[in-house]
Amino acid sequence: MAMLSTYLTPASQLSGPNSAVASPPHFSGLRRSSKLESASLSTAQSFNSHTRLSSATNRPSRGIVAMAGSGKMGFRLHSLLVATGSNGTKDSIKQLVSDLNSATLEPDVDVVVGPPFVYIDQVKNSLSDRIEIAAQNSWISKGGAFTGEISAEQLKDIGCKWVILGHSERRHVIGEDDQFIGKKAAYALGQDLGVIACIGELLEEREAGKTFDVCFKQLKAYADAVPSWDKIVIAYEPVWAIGTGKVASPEQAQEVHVAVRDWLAKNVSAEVASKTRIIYGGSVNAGNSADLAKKEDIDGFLVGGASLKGSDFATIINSVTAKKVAA
Ligand SMILES: O=C[C@H](O)COP(=O)(O)O
Repeated sequence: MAMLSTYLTPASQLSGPNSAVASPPHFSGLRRSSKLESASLSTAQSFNSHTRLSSATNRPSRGIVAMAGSGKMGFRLHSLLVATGSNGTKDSIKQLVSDLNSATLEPDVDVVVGPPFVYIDQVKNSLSDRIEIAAQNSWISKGGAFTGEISAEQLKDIGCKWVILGHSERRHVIGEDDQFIGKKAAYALGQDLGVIACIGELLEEREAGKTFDVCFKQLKAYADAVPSWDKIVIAYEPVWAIGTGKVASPEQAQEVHVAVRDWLAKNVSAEVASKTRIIYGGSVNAGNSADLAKKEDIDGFLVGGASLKGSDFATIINSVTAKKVAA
């Protein structure tokens, strides 16, 4: 396999949520963050600085990946997503929509909001078309006698373009397992919804050195079920960071994102590894998003608490930068 993996940190060496990552030598060979204006770099420069994705990498082909003017280089456009959990009221959501409608948003960032089911219609009818709508869950198969569940068909009917699946609260509070989530993803994709496929380890799993094992197992369940990765965005959300204020350091997040991308390269394809957007979630806010966004493999964010304030959300959106990928 052409991908370099020697810089991967063994799972047993992954740092805990509170530990400082003083020197992350394993990242020294990676591309640095590149804004769109970096398109002026020559193709040769791109390949020289991009040691991990070598000539095996194919030109991204799906619609959400824009090609640079030269045609020699592509970009993974970034997603920034918000799931508000069970928060919100009609009035608070009205305010949030108003804030987002009046915010100036970077054009190269895909923005998606994930309101609770009962507010999707309100948001769809009042939010700018610039921002797409995600649901926070969907049923595993065609709708029918499944009281309380919402089908992918219904989500599509109401105007959703995306669904968030495998969120830690679905896994660890509701009890959904990897295979169930993988099947949900496959069904939603079959209904032409984009899937924000969440993965992430518990604190005890990180402390036991099992972060990679857990994430890879969750990834495999998606890979075993889905027919294509064209409409999948992976959201790495370490459970210990969700809603706790303990954000992963940029280095901690990056090392898992790199490992996920390498897993995709080895187990799916180099093309999927290159073009799939991997976003980070867990206590992202307006103060820490810029540093996280500088990391080469962090393609955006899944934001919870900080999305409830429109101005903070806009700041986070505008901190996200597109990353070059080799054509
Ligand atoms: O659903 C949202 C994500 O799980 C992250 O939540 P958070 O930003 O409040 O930690």
